[in-house]
Amino acid sequence: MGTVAVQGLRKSFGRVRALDGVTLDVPDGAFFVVLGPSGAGKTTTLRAIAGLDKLDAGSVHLDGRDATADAPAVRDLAMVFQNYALYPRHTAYENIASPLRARRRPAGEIAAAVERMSGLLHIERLLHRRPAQLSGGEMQRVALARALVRSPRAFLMDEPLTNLDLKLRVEMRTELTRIHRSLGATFVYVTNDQVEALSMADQVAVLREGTVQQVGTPTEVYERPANTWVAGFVGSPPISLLACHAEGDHLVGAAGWTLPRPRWATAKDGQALLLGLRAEDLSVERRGDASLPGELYGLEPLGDRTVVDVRVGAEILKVKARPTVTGTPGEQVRVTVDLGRAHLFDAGTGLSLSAAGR
Ligand SMILES: Nc1ncnc2c1ncn2[C@@H]1O[C@H](COP(=O)(O)OP(=O)(O)OP(=O)(O)O)[C@@H](O)[C@H]1O
Repeated sequence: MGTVAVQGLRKSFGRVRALDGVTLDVPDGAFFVVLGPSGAGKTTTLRAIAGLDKLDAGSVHLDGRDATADAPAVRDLAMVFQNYALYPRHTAYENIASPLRARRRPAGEIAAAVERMSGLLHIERLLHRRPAQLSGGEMQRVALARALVRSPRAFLMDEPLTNLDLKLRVEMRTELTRIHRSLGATFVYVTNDQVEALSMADQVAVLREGTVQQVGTPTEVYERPANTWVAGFVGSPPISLLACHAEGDHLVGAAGWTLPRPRWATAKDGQALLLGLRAEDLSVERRGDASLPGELYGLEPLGDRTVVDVRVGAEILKVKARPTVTGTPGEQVRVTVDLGRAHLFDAGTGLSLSAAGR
């Protein structure tokens, strides 16, 4: 078993409120990602679960038992940090074996555990080498194997892939997902990288300024963001938000445009709204009835696609287009909108008006 539940966590450092009532439920065996920008309180949340800091308020339950007052050592959790130095004089094998040796596990058990973990991380051939004979990425794999070789109640991981180059990070995302599946262990994984969160998590908790904005599957968080902040934080390029209001059968933009009002748009006539449009749900090629007039503002070629910026009144729409798209800034264009996939928010509260009904 490895359930982790925290309730109403509060923690201030002097005048900084790092956690302002964080409640999370991590099911046994989940790959649970806590996603948020720098300073959101992610590390503080992990440290609270591990029992490393005294809390101002709140509780931590492990496997259903109140562990709030337990010392870190008896919580049976393994913390994996972004910087984990290897012992330079020891071989990779000895490094990986060290946590089990420290616990005086039998030699046969240690050998089997090292073999299994090095197989999962594809480092069998490196076991006799010392850290100085390994590349950075290989060292990181050995370090990860050393962290994962134990079988604690749950693994708490604080941005463990941050120091890797992009290619290796992408590879390790796949590896970690595979390792998680094969270990069947509970992972609580902290990151500020939304791609990491969306690609690896079963469940994502989005954290901002010490408060949980939304918890859901990656699809739920991306497709049905609870508010404008989550909508803007998750997704690249960021979602475009256009000021508008509903008027009978139409949405009317502050910039003067009109679009047919989608069936799910339950807003009151005149209510100040923000229409959220993701770049992939827009097109500069004419395809449908719903479209917005604009002016081409800029092109950002990204290899496999080009992001086209279109100015609509005072607002910029980001449109994902084919890499072959061409255009000249200042050119008049129309942006076709897939309204079935659009999002609507209350402009005052920022809360979604469409998330529940979709
Ligand atoms: N020991 C400390 N003393 C003072 N302030 C702290 C301490 N630890 C954290 N904070 C503050 O608490 C807030 C939350 O910090 P935390 O490290 O949990 O954020 P984070 O989401 O993990 O950020 P990052 O992604 O940058 O690691 C920040 O404003 C931070 O400056």
